[in-house]
Amino acid sequence: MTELLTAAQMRALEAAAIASGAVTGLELMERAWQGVVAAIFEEWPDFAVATEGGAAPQTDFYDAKHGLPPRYLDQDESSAWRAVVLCGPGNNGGDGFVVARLLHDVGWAVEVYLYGDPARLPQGARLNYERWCELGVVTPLDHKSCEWVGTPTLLIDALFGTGLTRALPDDLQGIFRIIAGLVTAPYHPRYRRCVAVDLPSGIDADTGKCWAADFTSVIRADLSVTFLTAKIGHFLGDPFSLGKLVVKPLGLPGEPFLERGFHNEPPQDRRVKLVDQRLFGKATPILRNRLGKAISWNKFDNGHALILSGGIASAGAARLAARGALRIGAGVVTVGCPPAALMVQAAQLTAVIVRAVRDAAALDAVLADARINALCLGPGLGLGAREAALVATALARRREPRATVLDADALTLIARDAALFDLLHGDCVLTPHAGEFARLFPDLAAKVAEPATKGPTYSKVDATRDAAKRAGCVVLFKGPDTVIAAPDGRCSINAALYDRAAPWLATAGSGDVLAGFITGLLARGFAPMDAAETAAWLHVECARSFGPGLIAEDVPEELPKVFRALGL
Ligand SMILES: NC(=O)C1=CN([C@@H]2O[C@H](COP(=O)(O)OP(=O)(O)OC[C@H]3O[C@@H](n4cnc5c(N)ncnc54)[C@H](O)[C@@H]3O)[C@@H](O)[C@H]2O)[C@@H](O)CC1
Ligand SMILES: [K+]
Repeated sequence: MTELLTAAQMRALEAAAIASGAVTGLELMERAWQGVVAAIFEEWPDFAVATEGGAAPQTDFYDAKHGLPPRYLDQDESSAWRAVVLCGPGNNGGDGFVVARLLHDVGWAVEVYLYGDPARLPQGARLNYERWCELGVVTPLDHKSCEWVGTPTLLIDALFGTGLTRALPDDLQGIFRIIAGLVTAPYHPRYRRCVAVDLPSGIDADTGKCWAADFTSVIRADLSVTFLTAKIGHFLGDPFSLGKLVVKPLGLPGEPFLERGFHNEPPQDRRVKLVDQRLFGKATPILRNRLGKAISWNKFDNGHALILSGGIASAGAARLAARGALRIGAGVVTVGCPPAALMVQAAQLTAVIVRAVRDAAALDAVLADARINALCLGPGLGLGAREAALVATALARRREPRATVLDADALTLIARDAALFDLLHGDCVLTPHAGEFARLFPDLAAKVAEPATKGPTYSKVDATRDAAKRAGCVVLFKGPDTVIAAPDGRCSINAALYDRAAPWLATAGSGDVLAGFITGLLARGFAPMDAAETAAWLHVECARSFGPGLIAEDVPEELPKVFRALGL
């Protein structure tokens, strides 16, 4: 898995690299802008040849004395393309000045605006500001000048990056809103592109929260180019503001540390990983083998999962979970249902065993079979006294704790009853969506929802970590940015975003399949955190592999294809 960094971790790595003498701050800035420009030209190859028939830059028309706008050329008027670079008061702005220089060198008409006092720019940024001043003017960015930004072919947002740590002042929010409105106006849709250096200004790199009043004040990017590795905030909040995310290397010594972990490892509870295909890479042969190969030819050695079903009307949810558990490799799957639903389930299920589980006493008797090593309660279960007693019985057997997934109705039941919540143990996995999370952990959900007004802000990552500690088990907080945390502080994000976006996965019953996937992996002997991460990743892969039109039933059926593609 890939490490995601906080702004402080990024700064520490940068400082360590500079202190080691391997690289200077200026070199880092140069590598950053090279990365930005390379990403722009890779994304829009036409932009690299703006010199053809291009006209001279028009930035020297800015009349600072009289406060007149720079006269710019539009592609309607000339073949020279117009770029506007918005620079801020820190090193993000420093990156902007150099990007401006390079675009100028390849023939763009470039205008540069600066928010802040040039005399107070940090050293590297100041140097690059001065270099730009040899080529063109810098217009102070204020309420008046921001109107002149217009609708450039290319807008570079280099106002704030990882250094934004407090709410934007009102004047700046107003400026942002005006520019965001201008660049989203429906002119020149073919060519108007916005590129964010590191991340769109206004978004907190650690939490994805917005330091402006709301995300409408953020200048939405078509492309965000970050360095070394993505930051946590790239995957939380409103990722749609970021457009496409591209990560460019900085050439730091030992940069591959990101695959192995840090040299000076920060404590577990400060690290966040992105769940990715490396789960199945060379580094984790055990995981790969466990998924790909049967542990033994005896089906019971591959685990026996018991999924508890609700009554006739809601019995389908447990079937979806059962199908997921079976496809992901549990040796045996049983659906336990109320006697009244027995015929319905038996008529629908073939490879899955069906048993009547009338009440808690019946469940207790079923659980005497020690081969049943993973349970799933929640999908379509119901919210009555019988169901609450089933949850209590499943959780209470702590002398022989079974890996247990609690989803949907089971989450509502434990949210209602503190005594049930107290029964949670370390072999449980909770899989709440936002509404269920708010029922279970209302205080944590309220903190996540708080707008960013003063730092440090509190994110979905923080909330999931705190929830896992409180519950004493793994919590998987669903969404396009699914966060998974363990009570010991381990935390990862499974993102269905950017090139992994699969919005069609938001379909009725897909959560039931996910619960089944986790249960199946637990039955196969995966530890709860591994099971949650692997299941979440495969769930998205199935959706991507199937494509639009997907319904929940398709998700487990796509698994064999996904496994084959992974070479399992
Ligand atoms: N850390 C690294 O390794 C690298 C950083 N680089 C660039 O440097 C950026 C980080 O630079 P900085 O740490 O200077 O941070 P930024 O450039 O993001 O912003 C810091 C500046 O913004 C001001 N500021 C913060 N919050 C504000 C608010 N609410 N209203 C008004 N002003 C506010 C600060 O006083 C400071 O002047 C990265 O995003 C990236 O673009 C790259 O050049 C290369 C490598
Ligand atoms: K930015």
